[in-house]
Parts: sequence; C-alpha cells; structure tokens
Amino acid sequence: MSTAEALIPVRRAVRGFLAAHPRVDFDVAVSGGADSLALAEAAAHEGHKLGLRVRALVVDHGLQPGSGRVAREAAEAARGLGVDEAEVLPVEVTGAGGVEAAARRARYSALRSKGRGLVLLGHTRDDQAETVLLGLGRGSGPRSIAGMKPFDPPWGRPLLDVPRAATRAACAALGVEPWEDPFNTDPRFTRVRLRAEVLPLLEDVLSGGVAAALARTATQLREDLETLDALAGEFRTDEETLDAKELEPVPPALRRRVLRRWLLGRGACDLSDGHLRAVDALVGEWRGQGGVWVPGGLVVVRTHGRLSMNRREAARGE
Ligand SMILES: Nc1ncnc2c1ncn2[C@@H]1O[C@H](COP(=O)(O)OP(=O)(O)OP(=O)(O)O)[C@@H](O)[C@H]1O
Repeated sequence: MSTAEALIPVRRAVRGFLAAHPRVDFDVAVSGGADSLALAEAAAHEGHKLGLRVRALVVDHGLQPGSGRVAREAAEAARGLGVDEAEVLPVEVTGAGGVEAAARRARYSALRSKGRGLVLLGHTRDDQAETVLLGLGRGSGPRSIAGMKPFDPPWGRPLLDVPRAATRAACAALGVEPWEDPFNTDPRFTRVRLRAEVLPLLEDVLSGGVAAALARTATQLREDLETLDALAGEFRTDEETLDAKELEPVPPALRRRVLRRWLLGRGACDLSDGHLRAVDALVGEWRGQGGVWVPGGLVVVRTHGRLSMNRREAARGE
C-alpha cells in the first residue's frame, strides 16, 4: 500500500465529519497513540484545506515517571504531522473511584476547559465495538449499547467508523512510532481482555465483520433512542406531579422515558431499569399498590390518579 493510500480512510472520515459539522477552529486531543496521531494528521490536512487552524492538546496525567517526556514527544509528533500548535496540559489526578477513573475525569475536564469549540477524540470503530459489547454484557441498557456519539459537543469523534488497523497503517506510512499505553495491554482491565481475547474469538467464530456489525448496531440503536427521547420530550415533566391517567395509554417504552425525565428532574439519581419499571407499574399496572422507593431518598406514590414524590423520611412519617 502506498503512503497516500494508507492515509485515505482516516482523512476521508475527518473530511466527512468536518463537512457535516462545519466549525471555525477545533482542537485535537492527542495521547500519542496511533489513533489520535493519525487523527491529528488528518485533521491538520483537512482543516488546512478549509483554512482552519488546528491545535493539538496533550494531557499529562503525571502518573508515571517520564510522563512529561511522553507528553512532550506526543506534542512534537503532532507538530511534525502538520498541526499549527500543540500544547501540553499537566493535570492533577485526584478523587474517588480508582486512578483510571480519576485520570479520565481530570483529562476530560482539562480538554473541556482548554478546547476552543469542538475537541476531536480518536475513538475508532473497534473502541465503539468494545463499548457496545461491554454494555451488552453488563445489561446496562440501550443507552450504553448505543455506544459513543460522533457529535457530542464539546466532543467530536470522526473515527467511529474507521478500524483501528487503519490508524496503525496511517502511522506506519507517516513514519511515526505511536506510544503504547501500558494500560492498553494490562489483562486486569476488562476492556483489554475484550479487545485481546473476546473480539478476536467472536470474529473467528462469526467469520469476521463483528466490530463493524456492533458499530452499525450502535448507530441504529442511537437513532431509535434519539427518536424516542424526542417524543418523550413532548410531554411536560417539569411539574411537581404527573398525570398517571394521561400516561396510561402511552406505550411503555415511551412512558418510562417520560417518567425518567420527571424523576431525574425532581432529584432522583442512579435510576436502574428495575426502578423505572416499578414506577411505571404505578401507571400501567395500577392496582392500588404502595409507593416505590427510588435512589435519591425518594418514594413515588400514586394518589387520585397523579404521581407525586415524597422524601423517604416524610413517607415513613419521621
Ligand atoms: N493523555 C491524553 N491527552 C489528550 N488526549 C487523550 C489522552 N488520552 C486519551 N486522549 C484522547 O481520548 C481518545 C480515547 O482515548 P482512550 O481510549 O485511551 O481513552 P478512554 O479513557 O478509553 O476514553 P473513553 O473512556 O472515553 O473511551 C484518544 O484517541 C485521544 O483523542
């Protein structure tokens, strides 16, 4: 494959993305890995054709000795690939939930505050396939199976239809050596095992095309979800109480979305499918049952054909 041919898939994806979401100036989040370096090259190439300035942002988590050098090298590599500017953002990784989650929070927060509009991320079709598979396995509902969104301001993900192999091929053709994150090969992480063990086995058993099929499924599901969310948005959910009788004839999938918005708007949090179904039963399977407890210290009750929410203490009469 010639150099020019190797660059085509990534550049084409970025060109399509920029045409669909025209913007003045944008930034590219560069980790130094193959995906984001290939993205930086394509963003610079396509951005310059549109007369845009392209800046790379590299976050230094400061977690390993030499992380500063890795970040500076990533910035240097991005400059070498044509971006107009490259900036290293040192962050402090603190807070709950394990070091990986804390690093992720710090990274996204730094990118969000430094970004000038849209920040492009290098997630590929394989990342999308892994996300969908993880969501399926954990039963965490259609929202997670629908995967990552290509356009989710301030984030943009132009490479969600591009296989990871294409970003590797682009880097090889450009003569850059991407940085390999040691976390990406550590089998203690579920995602790493999905990538290294599960997906290759699925590809083998199903004779290929699995990552593409999962990514396609995510897109279809996301379109359906967006439609249902838009329909649910037509119901008023900003009032203290909800008219259960009015909701009764509404199809349950739509009804649960309306209930979700109402509950979240009134202080509920961490709602599972089980919670939503239990609240929905107050509408769709009403037989005079008692209140339903939901996270956020709340209990939902139905009285005189309307749903309302009380604090648990009040419901207990304390
Ligand atoms: N240190 C970093 N500096 C700047 N951008 C980064 C850095 N690490 C990751 N990114 C950006 O995020 C993209 C996704 O990276 P990666 O898959 O490692 O992150 P992640 O934590 O798994 O993200 P997510 O959890 O959103 O999938 C990269 O392609 C790159 O654009």
